[in-house]
Amino acid sequence: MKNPTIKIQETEILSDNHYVLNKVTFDYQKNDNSWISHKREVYDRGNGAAILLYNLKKKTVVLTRQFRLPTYLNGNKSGMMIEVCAGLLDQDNPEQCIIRETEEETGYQILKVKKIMETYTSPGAVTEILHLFIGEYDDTMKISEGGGLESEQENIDVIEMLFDDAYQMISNGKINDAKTIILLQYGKININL
Ligand SMILES: Nc1nc2c(ncn2[C@@H]2O[C@H](COP(=O)(O)OP(=O)(O)O[C@H]3O[C@H](CO)[C@@H](O)[C@H](O)[C@@H]3O)[C@@H](O)[C@H]2O)c(=O)[nH]1
Ligand SMILES: [Mg+2]
Repeated sequence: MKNPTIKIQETEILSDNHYVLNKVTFDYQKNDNSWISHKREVYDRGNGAAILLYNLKKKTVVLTRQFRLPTYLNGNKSGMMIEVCAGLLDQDNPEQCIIRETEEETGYQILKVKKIMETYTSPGAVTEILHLFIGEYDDTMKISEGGGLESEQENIDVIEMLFDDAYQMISNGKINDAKTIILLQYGKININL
């Protein structure tokens, strides 16, 4: 059921060039039953999916490295980010999305994935729900270089490394992407890597 203490009054599109930035005016009923009006900017770029790709025998994971402009504009000197494979949902469901993204970005054709949780990535500002998966890969599943879609000018490096080395990179700050940290910590707790 919708929350009866919230009334959306107006949604104004501030920008809809690639994704959508809205300004939303809403009434909010406080604990003393009085109503107040709020305005909030909300960025809607759809939902996403991300996956920890791991190999139990080799005790490795497959990660990606790519330039991320927003981080470059906010303190990341090179702008390069090491992340788990991830992508935005197009028309497909989260499971189909992450299987497709895994092949496009890493070159591994995986068949089976396991959903472990959903998370809002930045609930004060962004609508996005991120669906988090884990999945096993091995060398026989590597069918292409990966690297992302030429048509979208993606330029992604594929990195295979020991799980322990990746985990260490959380402590030394070389991995500082939230979804990647969550999935590596999930791996540490739940998978024998
Ligand atoms: N032209 C244009 N292209 C854009 C714009 N913003 C993003 N793109 C392109 O849209 C594509 C999105 O690639 P995906 O692999 O589908 O998404 P992602 O960026 O990897 O998304 C993942 O990481 C995000 C950041 O952590 C997550 O927010 C997201 O849920 C997902 O996990 C990329 O080619 C990117 O360059 C834009 O403003 N203009
Ligand atoms: Mg991606």
